[in-house]
Amino acid sequence: MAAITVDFQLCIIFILIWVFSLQCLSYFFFKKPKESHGEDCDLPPSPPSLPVIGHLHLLLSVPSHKPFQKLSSKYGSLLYLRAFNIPIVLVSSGSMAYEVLRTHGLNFATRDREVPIMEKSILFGSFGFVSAPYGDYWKFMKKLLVTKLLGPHSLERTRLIRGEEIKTFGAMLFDKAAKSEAIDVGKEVMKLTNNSICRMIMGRKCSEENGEAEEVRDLVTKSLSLVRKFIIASTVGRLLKKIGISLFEKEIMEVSQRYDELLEKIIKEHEENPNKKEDRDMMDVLLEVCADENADYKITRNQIKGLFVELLLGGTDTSAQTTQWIMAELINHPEILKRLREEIESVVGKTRLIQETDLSNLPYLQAVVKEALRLHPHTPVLVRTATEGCKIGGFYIPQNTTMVINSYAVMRDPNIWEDPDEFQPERFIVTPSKGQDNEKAYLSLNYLAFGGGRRACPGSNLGYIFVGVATGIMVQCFDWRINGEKVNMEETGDVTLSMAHPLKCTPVARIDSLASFESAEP
Ligand code: HEM
Repeated sequence: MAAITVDFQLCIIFILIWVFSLQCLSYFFFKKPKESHGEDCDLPPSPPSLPVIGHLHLLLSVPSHKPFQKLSSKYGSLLYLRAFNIPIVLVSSGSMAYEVLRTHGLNFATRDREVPIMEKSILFGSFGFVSAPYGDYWKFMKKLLVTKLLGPHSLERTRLIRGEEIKTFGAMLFDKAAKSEAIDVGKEVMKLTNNSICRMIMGRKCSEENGEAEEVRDLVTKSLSLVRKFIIASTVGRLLKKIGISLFEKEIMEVSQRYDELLEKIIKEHEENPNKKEDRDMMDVLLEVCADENADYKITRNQIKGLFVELLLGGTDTSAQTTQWIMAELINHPEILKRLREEIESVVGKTRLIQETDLSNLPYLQAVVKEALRLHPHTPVLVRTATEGCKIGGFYIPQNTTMVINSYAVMRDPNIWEDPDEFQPERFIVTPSKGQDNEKAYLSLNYLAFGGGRRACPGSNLGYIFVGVATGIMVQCFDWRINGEKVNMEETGDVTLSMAHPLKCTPVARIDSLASFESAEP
């Protein structure tokens, strides 16, 4: 049957009709999970549910982290939910997260066991690393990422690239300050991270002149806006596909095609001019691995493309949104901004621009970044699947259960964090007396801004660099003016958390220009 592509609103109506008509038949479609596995433990406690659909109505709220947080504060930190008879377990405490991500880490090392619905797509398809099940391909790529692509040696090799990009960012801020023009912080930091990652991956800047940089930014924005549709397609869409209806396939495949053309061009350029020297970029490294007959795993061209799309998505928006939240918190807390500026001036001085090698000497800046990520994690819920049935918190978790770990709730748990909703970077300043407590908090996985266990973020060091340096320069060189008294901190987003009212503020230069710094730089 020919695939039919439907419009989003029509689709929602269709889904509702579909859901209701399924109600009566659902018991025949889905196997009922066992109430216990025969030993002495039961399923986790469950909030009241509706007949047939179970907890589906509780699972549909978007963004979900706050409704989930309410649910767990009322019913407990390990909850058994079901959509029809599909089992889902909601995890909302650091200790339970520890059991899932560490104690039983291997059993929960896969996000989703299903093959992605748009298998052949470069975006969200089956070539990706993020959606790959735990297995040979994932293990091979993970090793490559942490050793060669995002490891300390690679970050050192690409430091100058990021240094140049941060200067361009600084120059733009001085220009805006001279014209008294407001900037959209998220958008400008996105340009910075996007240009830096493109150069780290492809060895050259996507040029603003020929529209390539704009094309990459547009692709990233478009991809992020497709995430929700992809999730709908992956759940309800799976059933519809069986009768020939493909949700959002056309839209996703169009973006995939654009990525494919761009990346094919870059790969060909690299194949024609291979670089074996020390300054080779990520594409050179991957093509080398791809050509290596003795490599443990033979990666394909599409897997290279899939990985780069994920690095672009994983590395740009995360850091841009985080920097935006940090600046919003700093503007709302001038005393913290003042303390941070004093630290930067005492360590970096007043004659040169902050750079990434300064970050390790700026504990308060690090604390500001960690605290903003605690309150505003880019990915507020993490997902895993139980490969086998097991016991968590004394309860039985059936095989194939989807585990939803609410990192937002974990990082605002009042039993762990004092004044959990307050922005207090001091809590991350390690003092000899607090040192062990902080260590404990990390070890028990109460801090999940970069996820946890085997699938934790491999780009966290690079993320800290982007966010730390961008925040550093914005605090070191400028005061910030906003319309009104306070920044509105309302949240929005679906699977990611962003500001409902993107931060727009005007820089007021504290020094003459970037040039007065540059001459003093080492
Ligand atoms: C402030 C910046 C960043 C934040 C807050 C962040 C956060 C996260 C989170 C929460 C996860 C999911 C972890 C889990 O499921 O346990 C993740 C995964 C991932 N991140 Fe990041 N990230 C950031 C920067 C980066 C950067 C710069 C890159 C690379 C360029 C990157 C690449 C990835 C990849 C490839 C994964 C998937 C890991 C896997 O499936 O094994 N991230 N990130």
